Amino acid sequence: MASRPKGKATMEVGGDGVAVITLINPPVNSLSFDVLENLKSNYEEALSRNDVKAIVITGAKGRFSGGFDISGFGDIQKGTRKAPKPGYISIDIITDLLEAAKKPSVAAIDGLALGGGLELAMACHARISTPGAQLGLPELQLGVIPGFGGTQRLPRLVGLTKALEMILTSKPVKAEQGHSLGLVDAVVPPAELLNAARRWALDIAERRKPWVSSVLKTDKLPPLGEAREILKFAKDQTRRQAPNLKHPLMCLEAVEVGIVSGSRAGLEKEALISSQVVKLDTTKSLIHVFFSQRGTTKVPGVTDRGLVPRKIKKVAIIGGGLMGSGIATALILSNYPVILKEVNEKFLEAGLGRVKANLQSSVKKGRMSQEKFEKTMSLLKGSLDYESFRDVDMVIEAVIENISLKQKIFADLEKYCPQHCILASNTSTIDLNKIGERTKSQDRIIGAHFFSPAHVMPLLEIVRTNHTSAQVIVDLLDVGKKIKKTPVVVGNCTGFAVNRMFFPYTQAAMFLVERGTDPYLIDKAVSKFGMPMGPFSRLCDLVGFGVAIATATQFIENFPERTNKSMIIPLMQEDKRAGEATRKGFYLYDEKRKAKPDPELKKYIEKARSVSGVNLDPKLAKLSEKEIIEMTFFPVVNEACRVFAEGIAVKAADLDIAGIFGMGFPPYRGGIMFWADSIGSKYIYSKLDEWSKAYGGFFKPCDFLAERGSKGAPLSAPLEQARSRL
Ligand SMILES: C[C@H](O)CC(=O)SCCNC(=O)CCNC(=O)[C@H](O)C(C)(C)COP(=O)(O)OP(=O)(O)OC[C@H]1O[C@@H](n2cnc3c(N)ncnc32)[C@H](O)[C@@H]1OP(=O)(O)O
Repeated sequence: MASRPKGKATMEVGGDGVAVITLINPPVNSLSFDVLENLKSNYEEALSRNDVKAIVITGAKGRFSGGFDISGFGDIQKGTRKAPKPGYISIDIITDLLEAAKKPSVAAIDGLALGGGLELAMACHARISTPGAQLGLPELQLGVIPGFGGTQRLPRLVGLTKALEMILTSKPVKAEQGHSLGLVDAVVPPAELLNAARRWALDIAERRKPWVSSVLKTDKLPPLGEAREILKFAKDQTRRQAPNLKHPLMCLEAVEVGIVSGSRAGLEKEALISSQVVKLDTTKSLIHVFFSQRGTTKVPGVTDRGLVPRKIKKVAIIGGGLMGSGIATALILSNYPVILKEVNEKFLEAGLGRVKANLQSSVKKGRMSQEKFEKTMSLLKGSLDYESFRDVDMVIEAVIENISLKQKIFADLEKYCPQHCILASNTSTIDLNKIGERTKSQDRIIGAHFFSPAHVMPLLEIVRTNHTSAQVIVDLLDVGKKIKKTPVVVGNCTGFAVNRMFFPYTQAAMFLVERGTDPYLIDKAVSKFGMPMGPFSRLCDLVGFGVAIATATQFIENFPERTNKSMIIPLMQEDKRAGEATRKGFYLYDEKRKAKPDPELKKYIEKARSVSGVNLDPKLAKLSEKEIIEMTFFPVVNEACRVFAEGIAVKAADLDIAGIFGMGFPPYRGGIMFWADSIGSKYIYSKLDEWSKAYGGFFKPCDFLAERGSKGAPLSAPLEQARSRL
């Protein structure tokens, strides 16, 4: 049976002689193979009809196009669809049929023209856009390259430097900027878009406006020598910034061929490279991340019940420390009025000051106007009591990790907040059932775990207990979306998903260092692997040893059989070395926060070794970078398997997203479970088993990993039985 077509393109010919082709594939009018085939046949018809003088291409429902249908790449990767011959779409359809046509075309752009959408528009002979439209080539973010002619047409329309900036950063430009760059020919209000485009198309046909084929333009290109310099600079920068990725350099190669040998050769090179990049592992990973990120808001039994998020008009935050002030910043930046409560004037002043400083830093960097700063700050009020909590819709508690203090706060909240108010805690480790023990409000208690700095880090871990109502989860998912976070809904346990998965990462690093591995080599290997900073050394220094010890205590209490008790941090703490804040931790820091290794560190490691009665292990002292990665990340995989098997996460892909957005796991490795499956469960199981026999329980593979590993089954496959705790 033939599968249902994915979207279509329709054509309507007006009395003015303009054929309007509309791309229809909700929600973003992505260019599926079906849409593209329809576009081709409509175009051929328009060219053959005598009553058609010119063509306008537009998108249905206020969105031009979000680009090529990304699931099409997945189909090609899985082999469920044969890839079209290189150049079939970009050269045969877009260049030779559309751009080289004897009738002119104009793109009428509303909403967005991204990726293949913008590339299609650039092949038209003019582009008219509405003011709110976003135009960009974000392909590199997905692991592919602009493959519908974008590597050739964008430099010819906006100049090489700007084109490279847009392609390499994946950032779109707004219509007005597009206009001043030469990407857009006119900006008109949405109600006038279609008529303006029709008129423009007729004007071209009747030679009142220029008939421009972007691919043939050369006036914006720099002289060859200069172009080579610009490209060399871009390549060097790319190699430095993305050493583990091949596709950005391949993309630059396509741009370069077009400049050196002409756009036809460039299009051919682009087509060839496009067919090659789809097969890269990094591309498979990045596409997995794209869909998994959007999948986190689909929670079975919660988001499929037709519940509508309630409007959150006012939020209160308890605690103006680093976390509380960061959360307040994130909320006011998205126009939520916020009350910040502290215990005394001094702390309140400090908390409000932190929010102010967060915003001022954006003003200083030119990312926020003074007017916007003042308007945003006016949404924030301070408070020393609960009186102003009587009309809040949500409270987020963000005080120190002390169970009895949190229990008291939640009991007070129940007295002062309205019945419907969501009672959230930003705890990173403590069991939410314990926090709400002294209340009768279990159904509205939820975890809203932000990551530091809360106004910057993209993840919001939403923790639900067995009692949290679906409505409250839907409400918090909505707030998460409004404050531009990626929310992941997880179940309740010590450390939840992110901290629980990544605790073994620092633990493994400590384990290795105590037995002789060079800590700086571990940091180097892990950074090369793609983490934003080395595991324990840089990470521990940044969060501070106080937090590291508090977190470790929670884990030691709850998972004693698999925690490695190292004395390195406590010994340093005794000597008032507590991380970056004290300018001494695993590294030494200068006044500009630049880190350098500290020869004195050896002293603490040796002392820790003797206090713990651990011996130097010659094998561990000589680990290769590959072995370091395996010994630090396989324990993370092991814990992720436990989290998955216990139903703390609904799907393995949620753990991938949690690790990427919460811990900075490299997205081009697809997330922890995706990466593990790319290595194979059998190998990971055999390694952990070997190490657990040699070094003890910390490495012992869990039952889930043992079961799947013994069969070589993928770790991310859904659980056979619905054992979800959620
Ligand atoms: C050959 C070419 O050069 C190659 C390409 O064109 S590759 C594609 C380039 N385009 C892109 O990278 C754009 C990707 N999309 C986006 O950035 C955002 O979706 C957007 C800015 C278009 C819209 O954002 P937003 O309104 O927040 O909606 P968002 O939740 O992201 O997407 C809505 C739905 O559209 C889907 N979608 C968005 N763009 C898509 C695309 N290009 N292909 C397939 N599906 C897409 C999403 O998966 C989501 O599906 P779901 O509802 O089933 O989860």
